[in-house]
Amino acid sequence: MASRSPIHYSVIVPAYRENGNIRPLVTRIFTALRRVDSPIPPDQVEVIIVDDNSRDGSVENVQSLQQEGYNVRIIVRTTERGLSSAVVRGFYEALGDNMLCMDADLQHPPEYVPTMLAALSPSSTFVLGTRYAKGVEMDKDWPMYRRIISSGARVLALPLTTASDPMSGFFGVRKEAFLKARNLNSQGFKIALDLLIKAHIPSEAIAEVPFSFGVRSEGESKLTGKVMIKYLEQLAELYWYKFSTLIIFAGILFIVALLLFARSALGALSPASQAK
Ligand SMILES: Nc1nc2c(ncn2[C@@H]2O[C@H](COP(=O)(O)OP(=O)(O)O[C@H]3O[C@H](CO)[C@@H](O)[C@H](O)[C@@H]3O)[C@@H](O)[C@H]2O)c(=O)[nH]1
Ligand SMILES: [Mg+2]
Repeated sequence: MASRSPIHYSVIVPAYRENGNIRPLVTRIFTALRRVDSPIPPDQVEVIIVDDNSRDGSVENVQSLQQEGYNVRIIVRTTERGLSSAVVRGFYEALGDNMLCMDADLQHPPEYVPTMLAALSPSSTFVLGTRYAKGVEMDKDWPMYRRIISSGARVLALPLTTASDPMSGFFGVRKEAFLKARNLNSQGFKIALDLLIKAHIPSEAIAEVPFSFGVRSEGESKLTGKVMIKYLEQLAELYWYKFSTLIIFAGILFIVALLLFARSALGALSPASQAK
């Protein structure tokens, strides 16, 4: 039996009811990697689908892709659910030191996978696919309310990171950087933002790759109001994580100022001062 090349690159795909998208996703990733100008050897890449028990034929679909020679596997979780926690699980399972996360629904173009993976290095430990750059655009089918929510979410995260699109679900991280992060919040959708802060990724270690956010071709978005509330909770936690010293210091200053003010106000009202 021919021995396989060691895997240096892992592409993690969180997926829930994405059966219709899995085949085009996997075949397009490997077609891009097999192009003559691809900087990444295709036989060093694995794709890991992390599925939350969709029971929609995804498992059988992955099995037939495996039989065709594609290095893809599927992890089916039965006791846990959620996008971010699926990504974290995939990162722990990854064989490669260079790990990329992308959606299953083809909104993240598979043709960018070689460029994204090649952007990772020991000095560039994080790569971010950004929708906020010249010449790229959002999903044309996104309704106005989704654009407003996305822009608002991004503005709220601005004090936390210098990255231009921390809301992006198309990002990569080196394994050694990922393993530095403690207490990741894997409740919501925004795991890239959590990693940027909690793995202490310095600005100069973030490579950005502009891409146009595509249109979902199959299935439905899983973004709900509950996911948005979880994002606000995650933001509050990250603000506390990053600025707690500053917040406590400002709080103490405020209390001291209040006490001084109260003392001088009371002094002004006392009988001694009124007798003068
Ligand atoms: N395993 C698993 N996967 C999930 C779950 N919920 C969503 N996913 C998968 O996560 C990916 C993104 O989910 P969508 O439902 O397509 O999200 P979206 O609304 O299009 O959000 C996109 O835009 C955001 C930026 O504004 C991104 O942050 C997000 O990752 C995604 O790209 C898809 O592959 C979807 O199957 C879940 O509970 N479990
Ligand atoms: Mg989507």
